[in-house]
Amino acid sequence: MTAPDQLTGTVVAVQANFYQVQLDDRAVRLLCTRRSRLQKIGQKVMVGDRVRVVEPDWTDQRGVINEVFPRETELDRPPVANANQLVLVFALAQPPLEPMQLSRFLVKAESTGIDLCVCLNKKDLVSATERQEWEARLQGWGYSPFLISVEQQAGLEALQKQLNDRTTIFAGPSGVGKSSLINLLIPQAQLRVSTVSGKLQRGRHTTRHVELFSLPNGGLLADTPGFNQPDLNCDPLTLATYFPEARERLKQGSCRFGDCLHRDEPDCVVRGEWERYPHYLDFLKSAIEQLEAREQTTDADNSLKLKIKSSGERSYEPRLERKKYRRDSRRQRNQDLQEWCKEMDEEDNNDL
Ligand SMILES: Nc1nc2c(ncn2[C@@H]2O[C@H](COP(=O)(O)OP(=O)(O)OP(=O)(O)O)[C@@H](O)[C@H]2O)c(=O)[nH]1
Ligand SMILES: [Zn+2]
Repeated sequence: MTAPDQLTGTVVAVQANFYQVQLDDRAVRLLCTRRSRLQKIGQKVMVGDRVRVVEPDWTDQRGVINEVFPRETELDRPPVANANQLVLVFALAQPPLEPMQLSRFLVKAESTGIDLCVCLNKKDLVSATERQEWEARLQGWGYSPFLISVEQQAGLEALQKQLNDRTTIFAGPSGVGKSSLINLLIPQAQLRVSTVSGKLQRGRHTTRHVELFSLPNGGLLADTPGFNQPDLNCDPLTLATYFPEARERLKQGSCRFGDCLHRDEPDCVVRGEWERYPHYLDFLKSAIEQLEAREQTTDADNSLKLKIKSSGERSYEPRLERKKYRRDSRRQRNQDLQEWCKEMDEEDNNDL
């Protein structure tokens, strides 16, 4: 038998100062408190945290967390530690699959730096030709989507395999079938499935209670609420790296200027005939606008050069002596996801 001081597990739910810990070696969950020493040193315990548990009380299924292991990733909203996969769930129909919206989600998800895959649900609602077209289209974007139908329980094996032994967060717009999918993958989860359209659909999102569900074959899964237009407030200079098509081009060659924004600069390897290039330009424009707006509210000694063209159009040029806009740190990317999730919270609240 494992010595009591060797008990390790994963926090799957947090409520006030109590933590549900799923133990690694036993099919047991202990309701734990945390050592006051951890509290004193300001050690937060999050859903997803890997922890050491001591003083197990097997009769009452209680324990005490006395150590939190270092996190590999940390998201603030949803507050989940150690997530290592994002699955974007979209529907092929009902609601219709909008390329621009999908692209927006993809870019936002890419900006977290966490592994990403795409799942297209409701394949029962479209023709085989339409399915193949979408599949090929997404492959052209650099993704290999899982095409499934929760309704017909079709195409799930490959997705299930992808979820094994990972900590996955599902995200996607409202009504695409995320809750239905989770209920199918984990019958004991029993999330509420929307049966009506409109505002009532968001009901279950009013309580922000994150829980990781254990998948039958190992791995953990969390859901995030639906939202429709994630805001892209990323760094204009790294935006291109969130497009696999552009990454591929930048692997093959390099632009003449290190700070190329891939718009109209000479000898640019990114600009070209790829399908989502117009999306790139569109997102770039809003990223620049947002950055300008942020900079104008901060100090005057900023890192931007505002350029006003003869047409009156304002454009942005970074001053490259500041490294700040050159690279996203993992922390920055995680903060992006936090903001993303905050937006969906606000959207939920607006809907109430
Ligand atoms: N035809 C069809 N309908 C589906 C399928 N999967 C889910 N649905 C239906 O789609 C609707 C929305 O499903 P939900 O599971 O509530 O969607 P959701 O993504 O969780 O939505 P939010 O809770 O708003 O985020 C429900 O009426 C489901 O029955 C599918 O594969 N095919
Ligand atoms: Zn370029």
